[in-house]
Amino acid sequence: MSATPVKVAVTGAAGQIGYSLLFRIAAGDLLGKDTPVQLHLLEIEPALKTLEGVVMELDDCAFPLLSGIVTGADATKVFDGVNLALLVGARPRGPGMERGDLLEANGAIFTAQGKALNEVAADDVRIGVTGNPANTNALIAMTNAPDIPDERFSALTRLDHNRALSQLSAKTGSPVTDITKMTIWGNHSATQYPDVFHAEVGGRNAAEVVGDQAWIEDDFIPTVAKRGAAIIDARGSSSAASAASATVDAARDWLTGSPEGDWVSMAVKSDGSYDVPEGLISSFPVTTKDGSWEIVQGLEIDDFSRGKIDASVKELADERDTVSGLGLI
Ligand SMILES: NC(=O)c1ccc[n+]([C@@H]2O[C@H](COP(=O)([O-])OP(=O)(O)OC[C@H]3O[C@@H](n4cnc5c(N)ncnc54)[C@H](O)[C@@H]3O)[C@@H](O)[C@H]2O)c1
Ligand SMILES: O=C(O)C[C@H](O)C(=O)O
Repeated sequence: MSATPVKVAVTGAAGQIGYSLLFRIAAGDLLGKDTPVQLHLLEIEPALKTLEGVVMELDDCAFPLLSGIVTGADATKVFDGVNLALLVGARPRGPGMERGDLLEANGAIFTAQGKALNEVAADDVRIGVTGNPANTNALIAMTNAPDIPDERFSALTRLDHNRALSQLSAKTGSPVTDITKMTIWGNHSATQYPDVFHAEVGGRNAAEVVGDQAWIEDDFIPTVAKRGAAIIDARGSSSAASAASATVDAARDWLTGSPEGDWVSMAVKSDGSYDVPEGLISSFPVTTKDGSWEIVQGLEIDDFSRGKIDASVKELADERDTVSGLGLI
């Protein structure tokens, strides 16, 4: 076991996602079974008592890898020296709300947290944003942390990626492990574009294996894109265990590497690839290695895919303009 624990910050630690995420991290699902971890848990003052209860439960698990827990409501204290920050805490979407409604409420949170990370995080910090609207929250945090390299920020579209794998698996009868090269493009919202045209099932082109354009357009894409709303409708609150699981998957692959011959979906700062305007935090197919990512290049984008990507990217540009108008970036 390596001697120095990795310091992992989780915000919104007393929330629904936190309740699943913290236990996965402490069990070694993110950093592996040889790496001790110190949890740095940020909450707002009124939730600190609940957080105390969660910490009691973490203690009661006697996790061998959990070397310490820091809690508090002051981001500059809680983020001190953290190597990984998972920004989950935000006001979640309720029934009937769109992500745009959350921009203003959550923008202030990510401005303050970006500034705090800039001031006190470790030099090697990586920041993953799960709290919605995730892409634009990541843009806000990144803009407010000028000393942290921009490529250290990403927003979560791994849940959408996993949802797409699962839907395609059910349609084709192939296990998820046979499905590779899935891509989520654009925003973590209903405009996102889950792309099966570059995906493979057992090494064969997924769209050809499915052979059913109507299913792709009328079933697969809307089911994946609107899954968050369907879960809110069914459960009365937004996805939590699956969101935590995707947060673990995304951070683990970022730090340890995407599988050979495959890629993952991550929302990262665009360098203009695939005509996504530079600077937007948009989801792309990426390969990862040792805490770095690279956008997969050279995929052919047909007119159908182009239209879908452009629509989601337009929404991201509108969100950016809104938060810019609010003075958040
Ligand atoms: N990207 C994704 O795939 C994805 C999936 C599911 C949920 N989400 C989003 O994740 C976020 C959290 O969801 P949840 O179900 O855990 O919500 P929740 O309401 O159960 O928990 C959120 C927690 O954040 C805390 N919080 C609020 N402001 C904070 C601040 N400034 N600093 C620290 N903590 C703060 C709250 O006190 C609360 O405990 C929401 O924005 C939700 O929409 C994203
Ligand atoms: O859709 C939501 O608001 C919740 C979350 O982002 C999800 O995708 O489940």
